Amino acid sequence: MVAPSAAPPNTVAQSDCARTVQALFDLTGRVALVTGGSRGLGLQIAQALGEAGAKLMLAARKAEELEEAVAALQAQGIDARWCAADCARENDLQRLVQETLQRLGDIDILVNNAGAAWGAPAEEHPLEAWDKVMNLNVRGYFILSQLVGRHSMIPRRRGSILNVASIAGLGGNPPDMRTLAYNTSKGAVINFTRALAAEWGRYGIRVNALCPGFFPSKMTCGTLQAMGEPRLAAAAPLNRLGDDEDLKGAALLFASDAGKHITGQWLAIDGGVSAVIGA
Ligand SMILES: NC(=O)c1ccc[n+]([C@@H]2O[C@H](COP(=O)([O-])OP(=O)(O)OC[C@H]3O[C@@H](n4cnc5c(N)ncnc54)[C@H](O)[C@@H]3O)[C@@H](O)[C@H]2O)c1
Ligand SMILES: O=C(O)[C@H](O)[C@@H](O)[C@H](O)[C@H](O)CO
Repeated sequence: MVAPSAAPPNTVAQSDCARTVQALFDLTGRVALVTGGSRGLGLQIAQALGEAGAKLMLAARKAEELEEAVAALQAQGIDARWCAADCARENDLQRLVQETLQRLGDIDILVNNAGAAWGAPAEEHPLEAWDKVMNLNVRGYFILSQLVGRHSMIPRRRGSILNVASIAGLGGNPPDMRTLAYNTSKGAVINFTRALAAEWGRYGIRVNALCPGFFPSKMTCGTLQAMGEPRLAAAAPLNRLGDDEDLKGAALLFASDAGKHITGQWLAIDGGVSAVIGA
């Protein structure tokens, strides 16, 4: 006769995962640094993290836009500050990290979001524009991640880095968009995310990427005007563009303990554009 096996362990009770789902998504007491946080997608992500309880440092180049964004967040009761910095410049990024550490304390969440695009046919793409796009979108993400890793996350053996890539990093854009450097840079961000996750998992640091589809913003207003909303929306099975709350849930998942076993991943938030063969 076979002895009855022991009852299967109650995995929920035996692990340390006794927190409620609200507690897993809660960011109270965490510090988040968001680049390009003054408007658009960066501000949307900052707002999500702030609403979940994080203290925010927003960085961008223009003080007036930062002031306005911070005032709006503070009016919501969010603890938000700003620091003007050009995220393509190493000195500015060093100063940004120092200031964040001094004013808010150790950095738990880094959102690399400040980015630029350039439209030109590949055969005429100016080299200076190529360098500008790659310097901000790739080199800037690397420099800031390295600084935040060295000075805050690695010593504390914790942290979440969220890189804003794009579905433009999964392939080419429609030919009349002509954004070769941009697509190249966003492809690099996706693999930067995976490679850094592979290295820094040992330090308890998670690194993930968001791949938004088309969201109306200052960056995309020219394309939106040229191509028209119906045409852009038609590429998406959900038949619409992204709006000012569509990134919030995914950002919070990656940033919080709700995502504590997720690293090296990218998630498309694109209404399904990237799911369509030939899209
Ligand atoms: N809007 C979209 O459809 C879309 C889709 C996928 C990915 N993205 C990515 O989202 C990110 C934000 O873009 P957005 O659409 O919100 O554009 P946006 O132009 O509204 O915002 C860009 C932000 O980056 C800041 N910024 C630009 N250059 C900077 C620099 N050199 N140093 C510091 N800050 C700088 C701006 O001040 C602003 O806060 C970018 O990385 C972009 O590639 C956008
Ligand atoms: O990064 C961006 O600004 C957007 O994601 C676009 O470039 C999309 O790739 C395009 O909408 C695909 O049709």
